Amino acid sequence: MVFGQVVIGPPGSGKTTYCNGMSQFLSLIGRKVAIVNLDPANDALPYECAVNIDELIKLEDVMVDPALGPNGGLMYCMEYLEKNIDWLESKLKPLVKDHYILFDFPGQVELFFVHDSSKKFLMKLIKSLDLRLTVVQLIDCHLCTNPGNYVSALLLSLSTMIHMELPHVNVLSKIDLIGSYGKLDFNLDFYTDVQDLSYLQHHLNQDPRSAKYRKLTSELCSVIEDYGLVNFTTLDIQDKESVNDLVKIIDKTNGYIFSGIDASVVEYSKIAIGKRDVSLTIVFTVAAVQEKYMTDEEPKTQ
Ligand SMILES: Nc1nc2c(ncn2[C@@H]2O[C@H](COP(=O)(O)OP(=O)(O)OP(=O)(O)O)[C@@H](O)[C@H]2O)c(=O)[nH]1
Repeated sequence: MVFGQVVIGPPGSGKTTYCNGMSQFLSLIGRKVAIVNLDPANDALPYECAVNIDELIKLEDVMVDPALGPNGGLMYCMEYLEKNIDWLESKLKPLVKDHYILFDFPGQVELFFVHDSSKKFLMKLIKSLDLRLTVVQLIDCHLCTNPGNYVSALLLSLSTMIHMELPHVNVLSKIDLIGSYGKLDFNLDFYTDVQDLSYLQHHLNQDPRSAKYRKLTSELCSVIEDYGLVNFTTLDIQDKESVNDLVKIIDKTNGYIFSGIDASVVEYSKIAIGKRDVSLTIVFTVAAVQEKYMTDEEPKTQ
């Protein structure tokens, strides 16, 4: 069994920085990490990657022949990779013996809730290489500052979860910046827990531009609530504790903590099983994050 993460999220949400930071953290606690860059538009990589899609296909080439734009080009690259999945499989085979794999994907979100190629080739790899993967979807916490954007982020997360059919963790990234965006309408746990979206309605109603879509937004919120699948954890990639908390959650979702993997004693004590239950960890973390990054906020009522 081989464990790893599929790192996705809209452009600029922090995927490449995440892969870099996460691999450094995991290496520090004793895991051998291999990063697989599947974003053909990633030209200046901050990390050393074990496999790079660039060796198979280049975005600039498909933008010349068959003359596609950047979005169409990325779709083409993913389809090309799906057709040539043997290439990736052969590159991964020597790594899966003892590595933890991080897949860095492109930021085109339609690749993960409309387009089929990424899902299909991941499923093939999961079967052929016995992978245990968790999708880590990064969402820039800036989207919490506007109720309409937040609802879009929720819909994106839900559609991706349903489409990908893999263990999934949604992350509000760059949480260290949350205090710089001004006052949020609610406490941070409102955005992470996604419990009662009816409170958003009032704030959506304040904006005359959204008046026309009031009923639609309300129905969409009901769909999100009825599924009851979406919630978020938070991440500041430069903060060791923050990455540590996220690793605990991911390890539980992809089964790393339940496996008989030869984790070192140090790693086991640091990461695998903490005293707190993971759900409690999330509650403590959100409260701590609110205190750390939103200190000058007055407490709010929902
Ligand atoms: N403050 C802060 N900045 C971050 C964090 N994570 C990423 N960033 C910054 O966000 C910007 C975008 O990060 P990237 O890692 O390039 O994002 P990406 O999702 O890979 O972007 P694309 O490749 O365009 O899809 C960079 O300037 C990062 O330094 C974080 O946790 N905190």
